[in-house]
Amino acid sequence: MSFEYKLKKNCCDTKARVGELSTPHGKIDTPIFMPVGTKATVKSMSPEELEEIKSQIILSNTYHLYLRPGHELIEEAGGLHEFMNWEHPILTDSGGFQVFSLGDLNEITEKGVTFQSHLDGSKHFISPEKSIEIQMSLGADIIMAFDECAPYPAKRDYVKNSLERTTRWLERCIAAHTRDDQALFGIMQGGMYRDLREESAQQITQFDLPGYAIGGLSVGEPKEEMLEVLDYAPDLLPEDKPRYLMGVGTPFDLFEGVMRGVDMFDCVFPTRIARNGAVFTSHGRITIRNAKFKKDFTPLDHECDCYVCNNYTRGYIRHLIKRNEILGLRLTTYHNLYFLLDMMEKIRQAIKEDRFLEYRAQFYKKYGLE
Ligand SMILES: CC#C[C@H]1NC(N)=Nc2cc3[nH]c(NC)nc3cc21
Ligand SMILES: [Zn+2]
Repeated sequence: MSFEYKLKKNCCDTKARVGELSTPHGKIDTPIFMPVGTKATVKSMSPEELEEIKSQIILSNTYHLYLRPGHELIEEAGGLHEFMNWEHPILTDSGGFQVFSLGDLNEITEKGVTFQSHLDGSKHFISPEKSIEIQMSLGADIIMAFDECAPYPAKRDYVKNSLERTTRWLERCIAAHTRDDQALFGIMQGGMYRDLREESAQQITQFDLPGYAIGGLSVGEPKEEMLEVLDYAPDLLPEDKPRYLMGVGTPFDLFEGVMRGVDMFDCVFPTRIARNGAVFTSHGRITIRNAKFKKDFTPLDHECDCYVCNNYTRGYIRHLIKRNEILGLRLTTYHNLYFLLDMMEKIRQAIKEDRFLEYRAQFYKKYGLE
């Protein structure tokens, strides 16, 4: 199995840690943020631009690629790396969450889930085995178990039954997974219930897997509830394996997740808000459409060293976004991803130098988070 996670260093008196995850398509420095490329593209970014901003791994979605263009077509193209010309690591989500959040659910049984496509209403059935079959066809380096995703909020009994089915489905995923050049991660469920989180972690870690994810967060719960779960959930997972917090997050979420021992993150937020002209800067988020930027011929972020900030101004990008010019969303997307990836590099450096808390305090003060 060409997977190895090396925990390199904890930081001072926090749970923040740096590590290195080696995969068949290259090494990943953790903690890491994964740009989301749901339909085999990080919207508006070329692979070369993703390399330029030092993106080490991207995420794609089984649900979307299964519906269109179909995993068989992508397999015929040589797999997802070949199809999208991305030669670095890829992680695919299993479709569990997307079927529950996007698809029109018809039936959930022990066998699997029957749903109607959000694209054309066509009927589909996905089981743990089917999800693994699709992910093996796509050929990502890290694949996710097919989990049963309880809605938020959900009653305790529902969450308990859901986590227990997720564990039974995990066992079926493991049995169906025959590619040894892929790492299968299990997903912890349990909602906002500490005892159910402990039960889920105890069940999924019975299986010796290359990594484990924390599912069921960033599903509409208040920030405080997410942090409450994160105060204990990462520690329920093995220290010597990567811990992946699914669907998170913003600069604040990333700092708080790292501080609680999380190693991997993904989120559509940075790229989604970019397309609407919301931009990260060292001094907080700005909405570039705002009239005050009309004649502002300075960079998006005065402290950013990215290609966009070195070559374009707020006034020009505001003009592009207001006119729905494609270059506008390309520039805001490029900058937002650079901002987050650069922030994660600075976090890794701060952990190595035992000054994570100081860097966090300094970032929060400037960003307006304190
Ligand atoms: C319940 C559950 C669960 C998790 N299960 C799988 N397979 N993927 C996820 C993706 C997520 N994205 C967000 N927020 C944007 N929360 C997520 C949670 C999951
Ligand atoms: Zn920039």
